[in-house]
Amino acid sequence: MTTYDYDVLYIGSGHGTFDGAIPLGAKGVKVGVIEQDLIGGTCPNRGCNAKIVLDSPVALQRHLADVHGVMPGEITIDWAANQAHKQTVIAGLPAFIQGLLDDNSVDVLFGRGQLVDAHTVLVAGQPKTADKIVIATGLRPNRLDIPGSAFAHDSEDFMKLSAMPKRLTIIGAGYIAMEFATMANAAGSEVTVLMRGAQALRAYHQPFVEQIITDLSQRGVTFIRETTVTAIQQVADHFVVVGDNDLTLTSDWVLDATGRVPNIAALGLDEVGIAYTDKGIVVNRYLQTTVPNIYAAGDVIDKGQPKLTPTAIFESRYLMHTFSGETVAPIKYPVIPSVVFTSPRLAQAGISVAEAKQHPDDYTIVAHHTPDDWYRQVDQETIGDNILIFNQAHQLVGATEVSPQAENAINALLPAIEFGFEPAEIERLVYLFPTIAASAWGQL
Ligand SMILES: Cc1cc2nc3c(=O)[nH]c(=O)nc-3n(C[C@H](O)[C@H](O)[C@H](O)COP(=O)(O)OP(=O)(O)OC[C@H]3O[C@@H](n4cnc5c(N)ncnc54)[C@H](O)[C@@H]3O)c2cc1C
Ligand SMILES: NC(=O)c1ccc[n+]([C@@H]2O[C@H](COP(=O)([O-])OP(=O)(O)OC[C@H]3O[C@@H](n4cnc5c(N)ncnc54)[C@H](O)[C@@H]3O)[C@@H](O)[C@H]2O)c1
Repeated sequence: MTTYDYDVLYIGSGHGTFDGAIPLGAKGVKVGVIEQDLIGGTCPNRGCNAKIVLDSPVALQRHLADVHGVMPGEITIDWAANQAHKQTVIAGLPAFIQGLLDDNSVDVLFGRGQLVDAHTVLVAGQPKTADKIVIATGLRPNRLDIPGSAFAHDSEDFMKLSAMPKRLTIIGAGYIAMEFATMANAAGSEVTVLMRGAQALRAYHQPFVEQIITDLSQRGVTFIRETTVTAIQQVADHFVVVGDNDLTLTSDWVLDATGRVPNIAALGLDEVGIAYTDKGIVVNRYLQTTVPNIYAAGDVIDKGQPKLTPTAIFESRYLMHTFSGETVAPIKYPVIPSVVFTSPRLAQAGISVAEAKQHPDDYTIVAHHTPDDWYRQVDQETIGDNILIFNQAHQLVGATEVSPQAENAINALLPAIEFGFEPAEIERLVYLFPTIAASAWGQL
């Protein structure tokens, strides 16, 4: 019988890996994790955790503005202090996650991993063998292929800024563009968002997206639609962003927020025979690649589900159950919610409004203007709308909301969507009162 160094060897140490690798190690499976950078990957170090700390005073500033009559006085954000606080919150996360791996007998191997054959990965010049290999190498920022693209920065650079640039240009209109425009505007930057198309955040209900754009515009952000950036030039101590329709925009800092692409270059995929597309690695319903003992998890997969941390965690834990023999079933994704951390937030879960409108016989669409609810008046919410989608049996199948508390309202509704609660079951679930969960549930 062939003996390998590991039963399971992961390439990458993000949520696509560690949420499953830690319990797998605890079950006595021999596990190795290869990482070329910080343990924990994007989310703790360069994504969600770092971002939400920086956003905290931004959301609070907006909240205080809403209750201005009650708490008068202008609130400004000290970005250097915000930045320093972010570092104190996230700096210990790699060591914390490594501690969990160590405690569960998972070996951490530092270096770049490269597949040599179906059972061998080269790391720091050393071949390491495994019965099963999991590719969980995530995404990296896209860089525009235009003259001067090297003058632009990515989201990681933005989250390290200790002072906000006076004039900030953001190229793109997705998650990163909208969240970072919100933060930079609140911290005093003059922000311009350059949109290639007519729509931002295309996966979301467009009337709600437009409410966010209108609100940001009223607060001083400039949105320029249907503009293609053709070059970035350095002129003295600033930059000029050049585009079609005679665009010449002077800027102190340029953020390229045009998406993220799979981290698969020079990984040995072609050599080993693993199929992939420009969206990531191709997998079957068991998360197996075209080489059956090599699996993939997290953002690096070409998939229909949103490329988010909850998806990566679910996949990682699914593989843990597979590798430990606890299941032989294909992956069955739950309802995966998503949220854009603008102020107000935009969140959604389940069937979209567009899909419901295409099947009017199957679904009932119910809209609420949330500031009409007394509970939302507590915080003097001004922007707030949601749409709930019910099937014929009056089970909730989808929900979307734009409001300062949209993420918590959608979170509260998730059990009804995921488990298809009947009206009698909805009645049995009672939330603490008065809370946002009770307010959201009361709409069902
Ligand atoms: C700015 C930003 C904000 C975000 N905010 C949110 C949010 O609010 N909510 C949310 O749900 N999601 C958010 N995300 C997305 C979230 O971070 C990802 O979905 C999640 O990190 C995916 O985990 P993963 O393990 O698949 O990949 P990653 O976390 O990217 O981990 C991949 C790891 O693989 C390593 N690696 C790559 N190639 C190799 C190699 N050849 N050898 C060794 N190691 C390698 C990398 O160094 C990295 O550590 C955000 C992302 C960004 C960029
Ligand atoms: N709140 C969250 O959950 C959150 C926050 C930030 C990032 N993320 C994740 O990070 C990833 C990346 O986010 P993102 O905002 O970079 O990507 P995105 O895909 O959300 O947005 C990319 C934007 O760039 C535009 N674009 C693409 N190519 C372009 C080009 N050549 N010229 C001009 N514009 C172009 C697109 O039209 C789109 O507006 C996503 O997977 C997202 O799930 C999630």
